[in-house]
Amino acid sequence: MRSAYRVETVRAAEAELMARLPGGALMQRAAAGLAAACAGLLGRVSGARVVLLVGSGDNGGDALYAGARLARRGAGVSAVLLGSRAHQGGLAALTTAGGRVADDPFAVVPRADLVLDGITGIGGRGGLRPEAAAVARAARSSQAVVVAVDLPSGVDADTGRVAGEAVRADATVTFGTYKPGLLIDPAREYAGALRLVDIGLALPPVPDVEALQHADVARLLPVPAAESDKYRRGVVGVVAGSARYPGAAVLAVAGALRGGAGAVRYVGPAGEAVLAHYPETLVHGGPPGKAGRVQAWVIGPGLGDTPGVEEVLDSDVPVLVDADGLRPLDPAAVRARSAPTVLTPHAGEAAALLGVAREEVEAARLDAVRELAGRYGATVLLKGSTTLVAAPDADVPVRANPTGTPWLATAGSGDVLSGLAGSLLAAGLRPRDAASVAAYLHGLAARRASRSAPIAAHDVASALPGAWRDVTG
Ligand SMILES: NC(=O)C1=CN([C@@H]2O[C@H](COP(=O)(O)OP(=O)(O)OC[C@H]3O[C@@H](n4cnc5c(N)ncnc54)[C@H](OP(=O)(O)O)[C@@H]3O)[C@@H](O)[C@H]2O)[C@@H](O)CC1
Ligand SMILES: [K+]
Repeated sequence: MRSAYRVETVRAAEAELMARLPGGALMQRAAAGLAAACAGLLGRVSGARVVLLVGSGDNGGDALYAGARLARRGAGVSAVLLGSRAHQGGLAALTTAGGRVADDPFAVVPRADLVLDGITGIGGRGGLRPEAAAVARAARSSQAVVVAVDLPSGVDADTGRVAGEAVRADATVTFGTYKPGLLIDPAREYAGALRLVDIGLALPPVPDVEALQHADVARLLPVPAAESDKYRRGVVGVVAGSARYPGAAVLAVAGALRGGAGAVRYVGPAGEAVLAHYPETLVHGGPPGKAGRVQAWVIGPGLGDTPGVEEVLDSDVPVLVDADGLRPLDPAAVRARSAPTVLTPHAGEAAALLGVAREEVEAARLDAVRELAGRYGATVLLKGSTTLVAAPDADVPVRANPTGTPWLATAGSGDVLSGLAGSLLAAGLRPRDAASVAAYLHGLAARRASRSAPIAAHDVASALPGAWRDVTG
């Protein structure tokens, strides 16, 4: 599990540790880890051209000390000073090691092998200032590997917001713990590959944000026991599709069949289309209440105006509401339920539920998902390139999904996801686990199916068993 803590918590842990260590020890730990990561990326340090972008604070100090270490190993290191001041100890260490201060950033950055971004870290506010922004752009358009120190400068550590310009890094070396912004878009995509350097911070047991990894997902996946039959493995009911959108029903069932439930019960007008693709589905043409027992419901994909949401919400089993099912959703009705509810909006649907503009949700995804989960008393999965899952209880960490790919932005892929998550719910996973495990497998399946080429939603569904094996294998 990757854990991320807000700046306030990081600062408190830093102060507590600094009080017990000699002055400067933490920065030396950070710089040593940073220099080692840069050496790894460079391959050969001796003779390499390294440019440090140095801001006013300790983030610049880290870059300067790391630069000094690389200079001692034979790299040619230049520092571009972009702040109102520069870390004096770091500057002295760099010059003593043979590094120099560059007068003209645009003379050194285009020729660099590696650019180290130490403009701002957790003390940065807002996007880059104009001078820093111009240098960051030059770094991006050069051939250099761009490595961010702690965070890409210009991104918000706590929320993942990017207000203005920010450094686009190939890799980010972060200290002590991940920060929420490193796991959440839009900031996440500025960070590149993440590397964590342990500097000995003692952090509280519960993080603010976390990201599952293969081993976590493997532990959560349902495994049928020898005595399991299809009913004991769970039956998921899917209320989806309409005369106009029969395909949504087929795709939701496709996801549900790969999610670990023992059987999928389809309820709605697209039974023929569903059976043509998946003869193993139990099809029911009447209302959900008459369809027979299920352990979880999925309602919404391609539903159009077909009624049924209220009836399904009246049931005493977990319910996942997606797409068209989200439109008529009343917070009081959801909060009054006796069993858990999972909502799976994309940014537009989340904006409609919150009564704000879509852009507002996209810029502040963490706030939006928490607000929705609190308002509805539900687990909320907010779709996006880093899908977020929030529990109704604000003290429970939000999960950020690390496996997403832009190729998943294709019609019908959300239908597969809701079927999959509903199936995991029926198989007994807790709502937050079902939603975050589904997002993880769905992203992985898309990557498997795509391998950098366009894919259709049914390709994602077909790749789910392979993704499952990747995780458990
Ligand atoms: N926590 C830990 O455990 C450890 C932390 N460590 C390191 O310390 C870092 C935090 O250092 P920090 O507190 O000095 O803040 P930091 O991010 O360097 O910048 C603050 C200064 O930048 C400026 N500035 C602000 N906004 C700006 C903008 N948009 N664009 C341009 N400039 C901007 C502003 O100064 P101004 O120029 O306004 O005078 C402000 O004062 C942390 O990220 C990690 O790298 C490690 O060494 C060891 C362990
Ligand atoms: K930085």
